[in-house]
Amino acid sequence: MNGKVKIGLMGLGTVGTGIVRLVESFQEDLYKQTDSSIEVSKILVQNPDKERDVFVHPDKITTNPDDLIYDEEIEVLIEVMGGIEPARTYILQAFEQGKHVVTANKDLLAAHGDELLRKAAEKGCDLFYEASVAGGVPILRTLVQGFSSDRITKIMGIVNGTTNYILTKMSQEGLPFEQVLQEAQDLGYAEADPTSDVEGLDAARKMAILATLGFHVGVQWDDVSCRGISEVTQEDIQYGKQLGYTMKLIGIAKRDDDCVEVSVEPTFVENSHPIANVNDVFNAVYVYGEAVGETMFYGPGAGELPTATAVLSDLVAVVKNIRLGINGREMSFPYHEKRLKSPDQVFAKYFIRLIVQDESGVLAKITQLMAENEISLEKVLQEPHGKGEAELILVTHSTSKASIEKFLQLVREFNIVKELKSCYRVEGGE
Ligand SMILES: NC(=O)C1=CN([C@@H]2O[C@H](COP(=O)(O)OP(=O)(O)OC[C@H]3O[C@@H](n4cnc5c(N)ncnc54)[C@H](OP(=O)(O)O)[C@@H]3O)[C@@H](O)[C@H]2O)C=CC1
Ligand SMILES: N[C@@H](CC=O)C(=O)O
Repeated sequence: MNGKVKIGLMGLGTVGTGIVRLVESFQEDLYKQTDSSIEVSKILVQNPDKERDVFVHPDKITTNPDDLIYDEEIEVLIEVMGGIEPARTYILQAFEQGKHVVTANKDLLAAHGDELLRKAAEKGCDLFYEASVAGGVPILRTLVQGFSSDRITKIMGIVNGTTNYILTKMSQEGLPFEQVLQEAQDLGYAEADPTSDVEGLDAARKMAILATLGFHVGVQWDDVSCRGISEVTQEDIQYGKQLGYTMKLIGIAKRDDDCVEVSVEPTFVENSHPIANVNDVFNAVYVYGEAVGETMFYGPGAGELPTATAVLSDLVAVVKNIRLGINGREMSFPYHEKRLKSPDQVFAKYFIRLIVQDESGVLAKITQLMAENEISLEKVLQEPHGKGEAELILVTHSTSKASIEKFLQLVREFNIVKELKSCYRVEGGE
């Protein structure tokens, strides 16, 4: 190495732009930390004629990936294009050429992480992906290094900035879903297809990565039980507020007796839990370790500079490894067998909202049905709904997912119940 490291940057959108800006403005600090001057020497884009938010010399821009992958002077490839293909192929080709890779691509890591990590290790290359989870919050290195001396049993997080932004604005300002989604897109928080944010897929991929690193179990994104926020209504949010809850899209990964559960779903969080106060684009990851107890990590979960700084922290690690000649040794592979919990092993409290006939004895009949399914009631709220009907909000004690699913099926068929409006998990009070 000659004190200069050349970077090939794949993608010049929100995150790529931030990387170019930070490499330029933090050049001196990067040099002092790595003993190397870092230069973004080529940039791959789709549309070379697009107007860019940052100045880059036109000679650096290319639409041909081979200009980066087969450039012998480029030692590190940063992939911030997104999507599975062609990103996967380009990264595998880069490893074949002995290049180290930094990526922010959780879709790719959650689907093909094992394949890519094994190829990197085989070729003696680094593959780091700190920015793929929780944007600017340095949670992955914290899990792998900071918790290496502990056994993690629970990870709970708000890991999608777009949906947290949407739910915060809906909840605090009463704004409609579509308007706030558009704002999140304009701010560069949302994915190219915001369905993956809104339907929880982006968070599911991040939870798969967190569970894999935290529990040393190879969790795939389709092992994650996933539900998004598109059905959450203003009424649900307001009823939750009356009961002391805040609506959040929560990812939960838990390990009990060597079985794991991983889920993402809209969840009512008790206002007393610190995660209830994580608002706007901010993310937070709560980690419970058997030895350390409760910890929480908080910061911006998306956006240009927060995400770029996470990418650059990986770049610094790669360049330090190049100087020490130890690339390809830091990767962590799962060493526990994957055993997923069945629905009768997954326990939580639930908020259930029903429209019922407003007549005497209704609540008793419903609680009887709950008891028959081993569910007990913690809280109840009843409001008139007009036309001889009432709105009934039930909050259960901790119960199994299997019992709740059975109860919801029976309650839909119960003649005193007009409509099952919603059902959400409740967290944070235990
Ligand atoms: N935005 C955020 O806050 C965060 C994003 N991420 C992840 O970072 C990655 C990038 O996200 P973001 O910057 O928002 O994405 P953008 O859509 O803003 O940018 C994507 C960039 O990649 C280029 N590109 C896309 N496909 C190709 C292709 N096939 N060949 C060449 N160039 C291509 C585009 O080119 P062109 O400009 O010419 O269209 C564009 O410059 C994604 O994996 C995302 O999930 C992670 C954390 C936060
Ligand atoms: N779309 C994602 C971007 C960061 O990963 C989000 O909103 O969190």
